[in-house]
Amino acid sequence: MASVHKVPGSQWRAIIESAMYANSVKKTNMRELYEYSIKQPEVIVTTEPMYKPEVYGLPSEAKVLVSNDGSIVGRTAKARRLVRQMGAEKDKYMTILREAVYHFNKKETFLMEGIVGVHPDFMLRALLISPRTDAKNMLDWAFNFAPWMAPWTDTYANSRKLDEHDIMVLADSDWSHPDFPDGLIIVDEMQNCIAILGLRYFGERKKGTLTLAWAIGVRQNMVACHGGIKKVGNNLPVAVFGLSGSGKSSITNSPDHEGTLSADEHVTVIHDDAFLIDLNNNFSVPIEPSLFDKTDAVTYEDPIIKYFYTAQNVAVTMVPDGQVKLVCQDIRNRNGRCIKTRDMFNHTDYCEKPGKVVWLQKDPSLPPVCKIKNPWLKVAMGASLSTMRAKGVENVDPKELGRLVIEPFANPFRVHPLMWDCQQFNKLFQSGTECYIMNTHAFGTADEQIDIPKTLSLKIMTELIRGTIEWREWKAFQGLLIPKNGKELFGVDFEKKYKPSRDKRYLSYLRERMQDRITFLSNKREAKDMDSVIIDPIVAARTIIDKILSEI
Ligand SMILES: Nc1ncnc2c1ncn2[C@@H]1O[C@H](COP(=O)(O)OP(=O)(O)O)[C@@H](O)[C@H]1O
Ligand SMILES: C=C(OP(=O)(O)O)C(=O)O
Repeated sequence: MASVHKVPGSQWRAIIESAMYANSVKKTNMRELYEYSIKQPEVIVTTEPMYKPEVYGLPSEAKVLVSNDGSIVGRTAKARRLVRQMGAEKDKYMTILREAVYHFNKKETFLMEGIVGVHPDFMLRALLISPRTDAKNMLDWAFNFAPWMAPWTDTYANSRKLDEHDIMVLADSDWSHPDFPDGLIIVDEMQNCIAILGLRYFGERKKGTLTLAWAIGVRQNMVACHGGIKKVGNNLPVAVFGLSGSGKSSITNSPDHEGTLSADEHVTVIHDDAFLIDLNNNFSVPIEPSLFDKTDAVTYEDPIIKYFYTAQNVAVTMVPDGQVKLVCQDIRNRNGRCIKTRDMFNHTDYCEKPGKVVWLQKDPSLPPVCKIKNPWLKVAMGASLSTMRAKGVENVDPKELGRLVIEPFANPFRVHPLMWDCQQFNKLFQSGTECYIMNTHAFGTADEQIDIPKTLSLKIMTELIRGTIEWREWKAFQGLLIPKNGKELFGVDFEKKYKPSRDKRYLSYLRERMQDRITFLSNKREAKDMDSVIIDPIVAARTIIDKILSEI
């Protein structure tokens, strides 16, 4: 058996666990959650058939259900509070949580039991409690992870024992507090529990649960990965790491890289969002069996809809014959989503550790692809992963959008120290994994930016996997390599559009971006969560560009 029963080891765990046994809490299952969801006032029952509902014990005629959230249709990172960082405010938050639980337990609530992780190497029992009026979100959570039922319980019964508490999630969308207009999320990662208060978006439940799973994985000497991982033919797996909207799903789930893969280069997807690399046993395992993907590219009557279990924040229309159909493409609002099965493509539940890691960045100072030579620079460029936030996916001040932000390893869900991730990625690179950067946004200084289209990124991915890119030193960024044969592989205008110029404006811009990374990492060092060995290779590169600039 995987996770184990333990007596609560913190006040947070004690408050959250005790809430689960109040008279008002009823243990539920998929069928009951579906029955409640189809009666939930704001839920829309479409006539689109749900994908294989019998697997979940649901009626064969079950339909895709839609829930729409209101003003906020993305994740609110600013609502998060980690108990280990609360300091003197701990008592304040404890009081708020106890009061929240008191009112929560006055309502009729459901307790849903599930499993996090799909491979016997890493599976945990997980419990979610929420008001019965939020059945659809609970159903979505069980589709995204797995409900406590066969066949998942059979695999779980034979899974590796981990000396870890079961995961516990308390989610109450109705909660409100004048001091927390954006909601409040309390995370006790050492005790594997989380309280998500005042937030309706399903992604909070998904990423909140993943937060705990990643933290547990790191304690087991695994590498926590907010990324997609796939295999192409017999090549070692390739993993792409990126913030929401940077292309993890588009790149991972593409079956043929827009026609650039040949028939014998068969794609097998492991997952497009979350996995763990087990360094002790040399394999990578997904944490969720299903996909929580954007529907901005899903057209009306798109054949892909047959793989949907449910959807969120999408439009619906009634056609004259009475059918109630999904209208996606973000016509209603941004960040429309569905939960769908990996059966839509060839997939598997584990693979070896990745042979190639790609940091997806939206940093216009970088060309579409670079290779990183030095192991600590590989870590440094991941720890200072520089990108932009996608519109709609995150509930941030509009001024934040379009601004470059640094999100180490593209994982805003990290609750353990950053240095732990640096050490884990360093172990991976020391074991032979190669490292690349792909810019999936645009290249060049502000007024001269050239778009990097998805078709190009997919073609680059194909050639990276095939190992056909020849590399040359990038003199202005010591330690990075750029393609030598870009013209032959990616088209005659590749060099013209994307060759880093020696022009002073561009070089000054590149230098500024390097300095942003150095400043970010140095601040982390000040906070005792970074080591000079990681910062030094970028400082060395900046010294060289300083010299080049001084000579121009
Ligand atoms: N160069 C590119 N590479 C990948 N995606 C791109 C690129 N340019 C634009 N896009 C678009 O950006 C979005 C990426 O979204 P998605 O793949 O869901 O990201 P993630 O899984 O990281 O959240 C898609 O709408 C895709 O079409
Ligand atoms: C759901 C999210 O991410 P992604 O787009 O990577 O699935 C999120 O960050 O809330």
